[in-house]
Amino acid sequence: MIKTLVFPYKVSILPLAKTGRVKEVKSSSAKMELSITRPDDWHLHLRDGDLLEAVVSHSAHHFGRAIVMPNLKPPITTTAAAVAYRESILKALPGSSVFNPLMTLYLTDTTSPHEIKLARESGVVFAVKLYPAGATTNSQDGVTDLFGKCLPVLEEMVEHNMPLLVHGEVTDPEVDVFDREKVFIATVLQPLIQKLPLLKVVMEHVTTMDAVRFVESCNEGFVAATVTPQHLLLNRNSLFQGGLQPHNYCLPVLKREIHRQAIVSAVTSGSKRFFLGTDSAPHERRKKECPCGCAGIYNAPVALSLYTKVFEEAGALDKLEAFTSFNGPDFYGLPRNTSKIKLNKNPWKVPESFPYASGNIIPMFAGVTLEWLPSSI
Ligand SMILES: NC(=O)N[C@@H](CC(=O)O)C(=O)O
Ligand SMILES: [Zn+2]
Ligand SMILES: [Zn+2]
Repeated sequence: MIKTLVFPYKVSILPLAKTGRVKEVKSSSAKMELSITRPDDWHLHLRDGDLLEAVVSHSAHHFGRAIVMPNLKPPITTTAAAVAYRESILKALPGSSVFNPLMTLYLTDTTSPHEIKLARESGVVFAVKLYPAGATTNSQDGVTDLFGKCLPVLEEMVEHNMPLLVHGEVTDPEVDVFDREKVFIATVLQPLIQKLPLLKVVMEHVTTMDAVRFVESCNEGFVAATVTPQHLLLNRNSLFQGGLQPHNYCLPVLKREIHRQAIVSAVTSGSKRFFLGTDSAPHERRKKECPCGCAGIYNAPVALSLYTKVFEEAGALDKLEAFTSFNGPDFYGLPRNTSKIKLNKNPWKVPESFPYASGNIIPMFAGVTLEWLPSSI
């Protein structure tokens, strides 16, 4: 699954002699260290209860901030609920952590424009999330008719410069599951942007060439996309390699290789429209390995290592920092982080699982050896 990396790269890599800090690596590969501005995660599921406690430090170790998804049970539909959820995240963090959770509201058919005003005034809510009802995990309370029910709210969001984050798939069972993103763009996103050209929209976790092209065709600064490690590294074969692979199942589902390649080209081109959003989505092992397994890949512990691998393999390590640390805050109108992290070429084995009070969480690439090891400076 993991390819051997090719050297050398033409970018700002600090050689061992210059830094004196690079650890030994087993292979004959060059010893390398990167130093980049601390990244943020612009799409993260932290859950609640003991699952929250089990996962939050994996993100907080390396990321400065994260856009926290609101698809809890019940969903975070009000500013008051978002404020309370933020408190529980802060409580679950290790004492020394400065991780800053950026909260979101879950859009429903009955969200009021006033709620958007409250969200903006709170100073802790940074976006509103659109889940088409039935599209993904915990989306049953999502929107059934965006144009029929939500226009006043969307207009209020324009007033407050509040981004709409979109799970971009139609839910019509007649539409092939691999085409749902493409059909969503044509039937929802394109008309939405025509109607409200000043609405900021993030197309979350893009999975197709169609999404890449669409985002590139829109006004920079108004439409952007997050990209996950799995959609950069895996194609739909990974769902069936040697048997059914539930830990590679997420939504939108992995697509053909040509789509993966289009996404890699887009992010490694240096475009400002694409930024890091892991969509790390933990589920307890038995909810993945069962007759009707949940969608979601837990990648928080491996995400930075994997993004670095993608940029390295594309010969584009010089574009990594903009993707991980600049494009996101620039789009959201937030300051970039000032601290740094290191990425060392220092092979490490991904744990097979993370046990916690209610069971186990299996991370993406469990048991696989990865090359890049992130650490705080
Ligand atoms: N991506 C997923 O497959 N699952 C996410 C929901 C989502 O982001 O669509 C989850 O909350 O588990
Ligand atoms: Zn989603
Ligand atoms: Zn998600």
